[in-house]
Amino acid sequence: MADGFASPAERAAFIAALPKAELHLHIEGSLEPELMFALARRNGVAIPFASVEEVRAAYAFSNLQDFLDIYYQGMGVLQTEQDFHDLTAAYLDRARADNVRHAEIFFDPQGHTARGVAFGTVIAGITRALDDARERHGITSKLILCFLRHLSEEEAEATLDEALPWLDRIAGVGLDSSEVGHPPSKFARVFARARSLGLKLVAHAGEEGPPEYVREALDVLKVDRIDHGNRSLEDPALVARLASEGVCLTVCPLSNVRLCVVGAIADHPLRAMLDAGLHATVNSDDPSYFGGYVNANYQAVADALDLSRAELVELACNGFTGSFLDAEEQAPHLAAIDALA
Ligand code: HPA
Ligand SMILES: [Zn+2]
Repeated sequence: MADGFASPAERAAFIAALPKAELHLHIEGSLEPELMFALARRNGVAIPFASVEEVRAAYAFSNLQDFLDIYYQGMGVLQTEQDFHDLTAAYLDRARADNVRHAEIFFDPQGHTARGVAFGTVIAGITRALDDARERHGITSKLILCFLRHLSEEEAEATLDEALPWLDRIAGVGLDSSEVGHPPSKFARVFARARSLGLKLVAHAGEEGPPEYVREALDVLKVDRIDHGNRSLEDPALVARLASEGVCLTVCPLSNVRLCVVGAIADHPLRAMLDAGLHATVNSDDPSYFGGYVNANYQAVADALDLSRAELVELACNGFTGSFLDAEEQAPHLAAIDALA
């Protein structure tokens, strides 16, 4: 066992007890098959699966696009404000069980408005659940509106227009969906406008796309964080820059295995990232599709890489310091981690 743990069970208990921030979670990717069936029934929507087992069996992906095809199909059951509330409430309940104290949550409005669901329906349902969780359990959260990068920049601009009445509920914008062939620079103008509106900026980069996309996200979009960022490791000068600028990377170990970004969990570069001075965090991405919530992601890398207590503490602290909470809001969480360390 790595330094500081007498047994795997002791490390598992330590992971469970760590206060965590989750910074890379697509709310539509938390749609469990059971809820998918319930909503399909409630809304009279046909789904091409006969059982929950059949749904789970379909979750075998060779790459990002394989996953996205089924992810966009799955979100078709989400239609009413109550559906978006129930989806978000289910995630927050599950996150609470993993001792997530703060979540910065992506949503994909274009995946819904394209089907005729109003932007206001989506955000009203999500924010009602966020407000409930804060009141009932003290879980804080922020919302990040993601633009779908396989669509045009004009469509992203129109989505930002639709978001204007809701800016008090939206902390930032992000960029997700099919990466290769859709570089960050395609969205330069809409990100500049979001920035001028005072929004935080993040982008998926270096999941399947080359290190150049990570540079573009930093230099052209001026992002505050990089989502994934794995392929940065191919470029030593980029790694040195990410380390010296303290850029947070929102890493998703189980997602990386399921989308074949890494060959196996034992090959995951998380420790290499920490050793290179990168501010890596651990997140679940699309937990319903990739086989685990945040604790399962911590556990998988801890087991495969034999992570030490100090490394786990560093990862958990990075979640809060890389968040969009201000220093005063981060402080009690960092103190709570410190008390466990
Ligand atoms: O991991 C992801 N990558 C890109 N787009 C996504 N949309 C949901 N999950 C993802
Ligand atoms: Zn993602």
